[in-house]
Amino acid sequence: MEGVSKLFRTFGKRAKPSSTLPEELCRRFSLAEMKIATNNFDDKLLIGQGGSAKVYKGLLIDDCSCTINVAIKCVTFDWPRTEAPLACQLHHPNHVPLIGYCLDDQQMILVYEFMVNGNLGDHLYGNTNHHGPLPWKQRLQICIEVARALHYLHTGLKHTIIHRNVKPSNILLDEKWEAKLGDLGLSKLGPSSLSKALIKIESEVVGTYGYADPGYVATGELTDKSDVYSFGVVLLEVLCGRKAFQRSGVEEHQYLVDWAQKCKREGTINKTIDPCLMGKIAPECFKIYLDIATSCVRNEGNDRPTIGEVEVGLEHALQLQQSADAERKDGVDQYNYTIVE
Ligand SMILES: Nc1ncnc2c1ncn2[C@@H]1O[C@H](COP(=O)(O)OP(=O)(O)OP(=O)(O)O)[C@@H](O)[C@H]1O
Repeated sequence: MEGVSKLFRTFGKRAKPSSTLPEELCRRFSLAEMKIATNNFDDKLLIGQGGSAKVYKGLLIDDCSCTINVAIKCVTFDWPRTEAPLACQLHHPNHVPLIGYCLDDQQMILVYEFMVNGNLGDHLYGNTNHHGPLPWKQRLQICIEVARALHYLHTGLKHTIIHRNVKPSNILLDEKWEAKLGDLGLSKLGPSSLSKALIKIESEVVGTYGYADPGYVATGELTDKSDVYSFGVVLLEVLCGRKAFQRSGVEEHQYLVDWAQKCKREGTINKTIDPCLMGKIAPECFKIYLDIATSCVRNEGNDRPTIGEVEVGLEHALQLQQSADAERKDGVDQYNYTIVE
């Protein structure tokens, strides 16, 4: 389970649970059903615990009397109740489908489809015993799918949604290893997505250390480019196999973004590649991917690409990798490259 370090969060007043939840859009469960599904919230079924919720693996019986695995997310009482109303309106293959919810005096619970292959962070940092390291093309495909999920949030709905918590533990993988973006708990509804006006929302600063857009942290001004920044950090993690933020000494903190930018400046960026990917990335693919990742984490939001541009760039990077692999001579299974900066 990933240690969560939120920046800081502003809690609303301890409100009575609202009844404006979408019963017509997804199923409402009783607390008794949730208790049965989780064996009375048995700790043995706990998958993980974030800053706002405990997530259990649960079992439900569907309409055809078949059992289905679900992820049951028990949200802290004080937490803003925006996740269910937003999640039930999403219809996109790269978002974790919400099955239903349970609203009780004591508890707000969300029921999601269970993602059998866990989260991206577990696979990048070897927290799972079941699989070896993710191959490069699979990592690229996952990134493309996450970019599509974000593109949908930013432009595919009536109103722009800014996710605000893009990070590997919120990128889940289904049985076909398809990526699904989860956890809309911190998401913020923006202006109409058709509006040409600049998306800028004054907002209390929330997010996770190492992923939050520095401009947003400094000013509280949230834009779609804040998600682009966080996604850029994820792209660097995928390439380097290193966490966004780590303590290197008692007082010393190291941010992946600073380190990657320094290595890029010094021309040593090829040394940052995850050791298990060495020689596997075609140079032309590497160049494009690195350009995308570093442009996403530029300091100024205006200098960052839109998520749509990122999506197209990543698709291009994957095509270049596939062509290079197809042209590679038999028997040669490593790319040799010196990176020219
Ligand atoms: N639908 C799901 N299927 C499988 N695992 C899930 C599902 N939803 C969440 N999880 C896992 O449950 C754990 C806790 O998730 P949660 O979103 O509450 O916290 P987090 O992402 O670790 O931190 P944060 O509170 O900052 O988002 C994570 O490991 C996450 O990958």
